[in-house]
Amino acid sequence: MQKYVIIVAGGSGTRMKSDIPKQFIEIGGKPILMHTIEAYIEAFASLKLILVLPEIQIPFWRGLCEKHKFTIKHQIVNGGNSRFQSVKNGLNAIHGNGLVAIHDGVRPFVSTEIIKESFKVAADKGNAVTSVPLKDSIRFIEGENNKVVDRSQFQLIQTPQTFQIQLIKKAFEVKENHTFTDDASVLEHMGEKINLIEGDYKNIKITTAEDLIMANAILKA
Ligand SMILES: Nc1ccn([C@@H]2O[C@H](COP(=O)(O)OP(=O)(O)OP(=O)(O)O)[C@@H](O)[C@H]2O)c(=O)n1
Ligand SMILES: C[C@](O)(CO)[C@H](O)COP(=O)(O)O
Repeated sequence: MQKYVIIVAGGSGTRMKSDIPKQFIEIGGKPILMHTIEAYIEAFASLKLILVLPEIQIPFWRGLCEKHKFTIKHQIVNGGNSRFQSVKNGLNAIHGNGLVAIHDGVRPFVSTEIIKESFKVAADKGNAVTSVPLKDSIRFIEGENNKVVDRSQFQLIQTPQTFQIQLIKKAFEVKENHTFTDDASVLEHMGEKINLIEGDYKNIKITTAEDLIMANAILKA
C-alpha cells in the first residue's frame, strides 16, 4: 500500500517569538524541519512526502535546502490560515489510495518505531493516533472554581496521526470549527472511533522558547 506523509509547517510560530518561523530554526546544525523529514525517510525510504509551507516562505526554504545540501525529494504545497486548512491543502495534493501520516513539522524527535506502528495500526483499523499519559495533576476550571479530575482518564495527543486516505479526505470535507485542534478531532466528528497508539515523551512539539532548550538537550542525550 502506498504510504504518504503530510508534514505541516505552514504556521508562523507566534508563541516562539523568533525572527524566523520556528520550523526553520536550527538545532544540531540544521533546521528543525529537516530533522522531521529525515525521521520519516529513515522509517520508510519509499514514502511520498508532502511539505506544507506558508507560500511566502517557500523561497526561503529552497535557499535552506541549497545551503544544507538537503536532497530528500518532497512536494511543496501552500499553507492555509489554520492548521486545518494546511492539512486540507496537503490532502488535496494526494490523488491515489493508501495511507497518510499527518505530522507537525515542529515535532522532529518522532521515532522510527512510532512511525512504523502508526502505519501498521492505520492499515488494520483505519486510523492511528499517537498519545502519552499525563505526568502532572490536572484541574477542571469552572468560572471562579476549580476541582481535581482523574488524570488516568486523559491522554496528551501527539503526531503522527495516520489514516486511510479516503477516510480522512472525506472527514476534511466538513466546515472547519474551533474543536478541530488536530486531525483525529476531524475524523471523530464524522463518527469514527479513534485508535490510540503509544507515543513518546521525547516527541515534543517545539512551541515556545523553553522547548528549544529541551530540543537541544534531547539531541545531545
Ligand atoms: N496555518 C497553519 C498553522 C499551523 N501549522 C502547523 O501545525 C503545526 C502545529 O502548530 P503550532 O505549533 O501551533 O504552530 P504555529 O501555528 O506555527 O505556532 P503558533 O500557534 O505559536 O503561532 C506546526 O508544525 C505548524 O507549522 C500549519 O501548517 N498551518
Ligand atoms: C496536532 C497537535 O500537535 C496534537 O497535539 C496539536 O493539537 C497542535 O496544536 P496547535 O494549537 O497547532 O499547537
